Amino acid sequence: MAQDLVDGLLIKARSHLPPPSEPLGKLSKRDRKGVAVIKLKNPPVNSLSLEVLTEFVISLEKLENDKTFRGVIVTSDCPGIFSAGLDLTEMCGKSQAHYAEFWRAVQELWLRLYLSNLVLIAAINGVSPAGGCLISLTCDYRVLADNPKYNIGLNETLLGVVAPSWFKDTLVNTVGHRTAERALQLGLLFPPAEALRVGMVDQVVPEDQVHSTALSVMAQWLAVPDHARQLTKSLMRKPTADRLVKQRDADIQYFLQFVSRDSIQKSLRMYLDKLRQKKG
Ligand SMILES: CCC/C=C/C(=O)SCCNC(=O)CCNC(=O)[C@H](O)C(C)(C)COP(=O)([O-])OP(=O)([O-])OC[C@H]1O[C@@H](n2cnc3c(N)ncnc32)[C@H](O)[C@@H]1OP(=O)([O-])[O-]
Repeated sequence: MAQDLVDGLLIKARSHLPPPSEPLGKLSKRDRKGVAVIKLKNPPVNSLSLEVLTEFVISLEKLENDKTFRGVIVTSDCPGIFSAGLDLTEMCGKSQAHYAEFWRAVQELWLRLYLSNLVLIAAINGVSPAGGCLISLTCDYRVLADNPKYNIGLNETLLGVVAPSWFKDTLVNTVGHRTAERALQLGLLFPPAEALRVGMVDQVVPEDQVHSTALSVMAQWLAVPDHARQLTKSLMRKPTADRLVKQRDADIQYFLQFVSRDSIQKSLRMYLDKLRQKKG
């Protein structure tokens, strides 16, 4: 699975242009230059396992260091699913050392994405709960496919767990305090029209236009001089990221204590069982 997580540097240096089958809209080649596409590919549901998180960080790092890339479109290769969020099996019945390693990887991906110098556009082509939603919230702009099944939100409370403070901060910075408070407490998953209304996404478009719209939006963001845009992004985001950076170890300890509780393990197991039974 994970060796194919990212569609190529693009990433295999094959091409950083979208596949020829995808509509390119009105974009010129120049508009598309320097844009990579990261396609999450961890079937069946693009859950964010330790391996996926690690691959994602490595891919981002490569793109950040390759000065030919200025922007990345983050999307999914799994039909109908952007990402099911953190891999619940990584948080169930494992050792303390494993939980610590997993949580550090979650932190690392968030920090990399949230502070990336690249323009990140989320082309959300499927359902996007919890950690899946978080990934899209770290992007600079979100385009969601108009399909009533494609809910998006931080639904952690419905699993009996709590979105950590930096998940909460990311949502507050996107939709504002009141909307975030209600959405987090109720674990709301918003269908596209609602997600647009509350500002969880920036645009909702027909499913076959998600990629071309993301490319058009990218062209607009890339028209701004990099240094000015990057410093402005940092001005907006660094105070939030610094709060985690200053207490990463404490945040891991808190997660360890939390996830090791019998009651939390029980909730996670019940939730996983419910997902499995749904199929039967
Ligand atoms: C505490 C810190 C904060 C937490 C943050 C998080 O992100 S918490 C995460 C919060 N995330 C959520 O609440 C989302 C939970 N997932 C869903 O709601 C649905 O799976 C779906 C709507 C994404 C796709 O529906 P669909 O009908 O297309 O697919 P399906 O439902 O039939 O599943 C297929 C297989 O995938 C399995 N599996 C699924 N998700 C996960 C996962 N996260 N992990 C691992 N495995 C997962 C599922 O068990 C099944 O396995 P089986 O039986 O083949 O061994």
